[in-house]
Amino acid sequence: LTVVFRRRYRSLSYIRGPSPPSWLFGHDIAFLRQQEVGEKDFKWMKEYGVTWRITSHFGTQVLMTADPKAMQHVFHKSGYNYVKRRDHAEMSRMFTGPGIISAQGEVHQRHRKIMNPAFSAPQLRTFLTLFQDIGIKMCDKWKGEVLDAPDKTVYVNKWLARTTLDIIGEAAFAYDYGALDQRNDRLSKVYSNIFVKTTLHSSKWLILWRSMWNYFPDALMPYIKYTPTKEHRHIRHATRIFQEVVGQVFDDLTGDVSEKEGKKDVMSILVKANASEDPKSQLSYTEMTAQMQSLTFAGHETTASTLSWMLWELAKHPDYQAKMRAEIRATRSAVLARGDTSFTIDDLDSMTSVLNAIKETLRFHPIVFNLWREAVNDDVIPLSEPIISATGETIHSIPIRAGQWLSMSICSYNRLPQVWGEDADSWNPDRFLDIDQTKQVRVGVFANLMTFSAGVRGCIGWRFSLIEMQALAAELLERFEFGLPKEHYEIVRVPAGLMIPLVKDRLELGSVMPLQVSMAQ
Ligand code: HEM
Repeated sequence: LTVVFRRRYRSLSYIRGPSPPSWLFGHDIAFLRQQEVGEKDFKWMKEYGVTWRITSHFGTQVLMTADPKAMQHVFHKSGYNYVKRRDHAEMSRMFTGPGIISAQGEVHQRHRKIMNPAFSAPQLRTFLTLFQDIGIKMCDKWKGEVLDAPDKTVYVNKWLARTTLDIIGEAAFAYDYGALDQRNDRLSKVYSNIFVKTTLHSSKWLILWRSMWNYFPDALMPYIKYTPTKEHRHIRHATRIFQEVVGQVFDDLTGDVSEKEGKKDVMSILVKANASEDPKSQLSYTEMTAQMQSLTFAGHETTASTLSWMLWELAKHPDYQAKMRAEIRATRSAVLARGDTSFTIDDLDSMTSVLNAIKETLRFHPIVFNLWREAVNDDVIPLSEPIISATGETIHSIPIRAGQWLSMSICSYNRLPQVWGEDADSWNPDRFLDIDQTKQVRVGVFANLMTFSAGVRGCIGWRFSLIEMQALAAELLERFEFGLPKEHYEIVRVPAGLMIPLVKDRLELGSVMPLQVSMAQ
């Protein structure tokens, strides 16, 4: 009944869109199993305009859009009116526990209020030295490998994931995961292929089962994690290892709150912020440990993947790579000339070609490529790009009923020629030299991109990640040159929860980004 009511009450039939291949699965299978991220979105956008209708399981209609004003409305202007779809929030809960990523509405607001102070700009600037030290440690490891075997093929994403795991461990809880030293490597191992093992190529029945969580009563939800599939077994295994590894760390952290004075890691600040809250709003022990899991989960593979996509692009664009290296070396000379050894934040910000390569990679390869939302209350969504209805009328805004599902196509917004220029389908960092962002509809938290999402649920770690990427890129490109390996690997951008790199027809390698790495001249 819920399903029939959901369909009838919220008909979007007047909006054009592709016909679903089946009533039972709608476009869910086609969408989740597309060969490459964006394959469906870009095709549909070309056919129907910037906003269109798709169908989910049981014939449920979904509004899909890449429209800048619609993005701005849903993410920036509507507070908590558009919440995460329940099955998506529940998947997050399985990976990260009852922390900030899975919380909804007022509970989320409570989490965010306590976590925000730890992510302020001045606080994050203090992590720069840590990012640089761990980045240099990774470079030293590579040097050992590359000196012995020039033009060595390196799975750069694996190394970057170890580096960012060590960084998040130290920055978030002053804890050494030992990932770069491949010591106590259980956690980095369990995380290393987690998206391949839990989300990639799920059977259509598992996809349908997960969709059905949207209709289950609350009382059943704690049990869905026991779903007897290899995917869910792996999630349970990863969670168990995580809890073993960090349980003790958290108990140490929560000792005497006065001891937290002067401590700069995220959790110490959080513990202090929590202790000073009204007891009714405080986060519980389980919620606090879930924040550790959330930060580890959201805060390492994301940054590592983005850097891997950037190095891949630089391997294909050697001239741009050389331009970045020259800029980094010129800045290093200036740093040494003034008597310093390391880059400051201002030095990093002054390296425009490095910054633009990061922006362009976030635009072109958004690892979170799509966000699903459900409307809490009736609303009207404005459009900046009007669309033509199924009966030929021009539509400037779309009425939304409570319970309506939306699929916000981040990857399509990031490719709109109206926003990014006619060459939006190519990787060209120099576009950021010319773009007049005052003429764009303001969305996102950084560079008018939707890659970190926006508004009350925008990425809390975007600034952390940006400084981390700037610092690591500078250390890496100063020392190493990146090229495509001699052996041909066809890299595909596969949707597996996050967008991950796979070598076509070589699934046995897991998620890898093979690049030829040599010492830079
Ligand atoms: C390139 C790197 C990153 C990208 C592209 C990225 C992207 C995103 C996106 C799109 C969301 C919203 C997800 C949703 O609404 O379902 C998000 C949320 C989040 N991110 Fe990031 N992220 C990155 C790095 C980081 C880092 C380094 C941290 C931690 C240090 C972090 C912590 C979080 C947390 C805790 C949330 C949940 C926020 C909330 O719901 O209030 N992220 N991120």
